[in-house]
Amino acid sequence: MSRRSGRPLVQVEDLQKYFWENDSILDRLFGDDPVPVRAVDGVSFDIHEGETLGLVGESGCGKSTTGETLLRLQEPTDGHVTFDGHEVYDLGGDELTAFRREAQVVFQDPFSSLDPRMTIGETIRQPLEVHDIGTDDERRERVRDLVERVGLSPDQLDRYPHEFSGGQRQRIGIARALALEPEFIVLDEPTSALDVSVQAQVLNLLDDLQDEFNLTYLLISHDLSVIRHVCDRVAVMYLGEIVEIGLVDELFENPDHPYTQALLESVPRASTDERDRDRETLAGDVPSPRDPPSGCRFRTRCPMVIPPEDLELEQETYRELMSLRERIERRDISLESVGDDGQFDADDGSVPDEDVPAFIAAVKERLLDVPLPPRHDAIVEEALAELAAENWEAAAERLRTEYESVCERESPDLGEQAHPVACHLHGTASERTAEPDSWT
Ligand SMILES: Nc1ncnc2c1ncn2[C@@H]1O[C@H](COP(=O)(O)OP(=O)(O)OP(=O)(O)O)[C@@H](O)[C@H]1O
Repeated sequence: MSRRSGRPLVQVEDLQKYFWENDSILDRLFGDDPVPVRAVDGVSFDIHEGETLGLVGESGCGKSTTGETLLRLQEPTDGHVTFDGHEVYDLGGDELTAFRREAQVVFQDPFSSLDPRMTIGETIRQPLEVHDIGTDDERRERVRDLVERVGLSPDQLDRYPHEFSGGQRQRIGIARALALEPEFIVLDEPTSALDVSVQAQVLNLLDDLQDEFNLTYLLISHDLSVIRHVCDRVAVMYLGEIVEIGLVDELFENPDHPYTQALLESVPRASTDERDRDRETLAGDVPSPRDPPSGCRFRTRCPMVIPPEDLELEQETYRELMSLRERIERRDISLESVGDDGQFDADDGSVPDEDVPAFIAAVKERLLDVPLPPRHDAIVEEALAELAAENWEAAAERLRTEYESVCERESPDLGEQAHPVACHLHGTASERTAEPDSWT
């Protein structure tokens, strides 16, 4: 159900949040420059009054940091957030207090987010006290209303969190978030710590409360079924960036970005055959946000990475060549373990001349599943000959010269069309014509 009004309540523009960590002993010894963790690296989106925007992506891609930074629970590195037309990072005094009332958060873990020493009555009443709202009687009345509204009994107000189940605790967390009558709530994985049977009940409660109180939600989740069930629109995040935004049905039916497609295909499946296919769809780990790949950040895992023109290679073959090159660039091949045990173990670390052909054959056997056309086979053999001599950079350079992709040279923009997608397969942002009624 779409509940969007025309009014953007929250506008996020080029938001950046870096964490600076340079505390290892080695860093200090060598005086290395600090390398930031680029948790959120220039994200822009709007959240419209009354809607639920989903924020989805693998663990570590920056979802929680986005939510916390836009609520100003973390200070941003750069960028802007406006709430109801006011610049959130400029707020002070009464305006900041008002923002803290109007924008709330519900965290994932109802076990650690409630103070074990406070009764649930005290927990829900606390925000009213902090903001000095109402008389004692009014607060008591409001707490009773809230606890009933989330499906618990006022008889339970004197109990402590450990006396409740996970689902009940999350209801208490929701009641506390509602105490100050907010307009906007960030729901950070609100059901992922709960049993599946309880998840739907909590999601339905959130849905009912949204209608009743005209709430606007940012729902953070790695669970696509939760997103599909609850959201009006969804933003897909990868390694600190948003790669696609769209209406939920459109995005689930017609995902444009290869990452979104891979995420949708990697939803757990029942049969073993299909599980094997899933693993291939989203292979490899998310690269480090300290050193994200150049160009499109998904290109190191993208099954559709774009070959140079006129290369005349199958997509799958090109992907394999790119993966081989990336492993060489990361020095992620153990030369000794390429062949049979100890086969290429040489005193100086490089492979003896007489073993180079066998070494090349063994690397190809191990790392390339598809046969290469002769011209490409020759290029790969030249690169692997450099590798046998431990010339890692020369090996990588040989492959780079032949196989460099636009995906690594240029960073794709999200664009401003109705269903924005940051992928070179869909042209540059300016090539994609802006359509009216944009909801970005
Ligand atoms: N306080 C911090 N200091 C240093 N790095 C941090 C800090 N908080 C988060 N990070 C890093 O920032 C990146 C994004 O983390 P974040 O928790 O926002 O991701 P996420 O998508 O919400 O993942 P998850 O679902 O696992 O929480 C990760 O690499 C994380 O390790």
